[in-house]
Amino acid sequence: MLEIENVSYCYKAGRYAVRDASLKVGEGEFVAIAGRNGSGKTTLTRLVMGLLRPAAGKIMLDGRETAGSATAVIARQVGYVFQNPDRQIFRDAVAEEVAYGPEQLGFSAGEVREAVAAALEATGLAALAAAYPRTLSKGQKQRLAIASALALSPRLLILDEPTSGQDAREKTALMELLTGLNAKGMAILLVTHDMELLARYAHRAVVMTAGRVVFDGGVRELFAGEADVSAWGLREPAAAKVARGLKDHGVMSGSVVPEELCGEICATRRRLYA
Ligand SMILES: Nc1ncnc2c1ncn2[C@@H]1O[C@H](COP(=O)(O)OP(=O)(O)OP(=O)(O)O)[C@@H](O)[C@H]1O
Repeated sequence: MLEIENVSYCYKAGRYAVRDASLKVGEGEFVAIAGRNGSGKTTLTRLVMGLLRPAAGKIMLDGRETAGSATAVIARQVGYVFQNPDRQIFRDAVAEEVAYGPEQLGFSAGEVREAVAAALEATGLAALAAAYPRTLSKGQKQRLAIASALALSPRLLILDEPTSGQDAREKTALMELLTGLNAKGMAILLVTHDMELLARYAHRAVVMTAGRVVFDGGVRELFAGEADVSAWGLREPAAAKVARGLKDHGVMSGSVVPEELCGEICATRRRLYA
């Protein structure tokens, strides 16, 4: 549904923040974008949302170029959650905040009520509908930003570093929420520095370096040992290290996805000691 074709963007003349980048996200995919600081991840997502305009190349949603589309129109297809949720929260109650988008797009009062109720339900915020957003935890604010996006029923949700500054419990809850949305058919494009989350939840990984897409493929391929991930500023996830250690010792060739690796180790153990 999203196609980015040879897109470039410079904030300052001659200095590329995104350079000839191409990327596709299909219906219902869960894709993570990684890369060191300043590699162009946020710029690329802002280009998709129409917050910036490409200097070259094109961006298409469902085969239609987005150049010239208002950001409000793009927001009906693509939800966007900023790195810092405080930047997108400005009303005095959680439900009012979620209602903002549908109101701006001219939904009827009944449609706004329905959209808000469904979005709060989906994000587990129904009990906080009347709460003052500034009193929420970082994780709850992040959920509020997601609820605001969901109220417009997008088919793709882009999140820029949504788990930064959150504890392990909040991170897991957020990722479970995204996994649930993805299971219902929503495509997810997640910008993250967290390789544990990437290995565990994403189906595909895209790596950017100096504005360019240097890897686009499966999470297993990314950490299979062929690519020099440290040169791209990525830390190998724990499961990948364990899988490589097992392979080096000739025991087995394991998955880099923690749950799968556990299953494989148990199966190998059963086979060896049967
Ligand atoms: N508003 C801006 N004005 C000028 N240069 C900018 C601006 N925003 C980003 N840049 C530059 O564009 C390049 C890409 O930045 P971008 O924020 O897209 O990278 P990123 O991969 O998202 O980084 P991070 O992981 O730190 O969020 C960097 O060199 C950055 O300094």
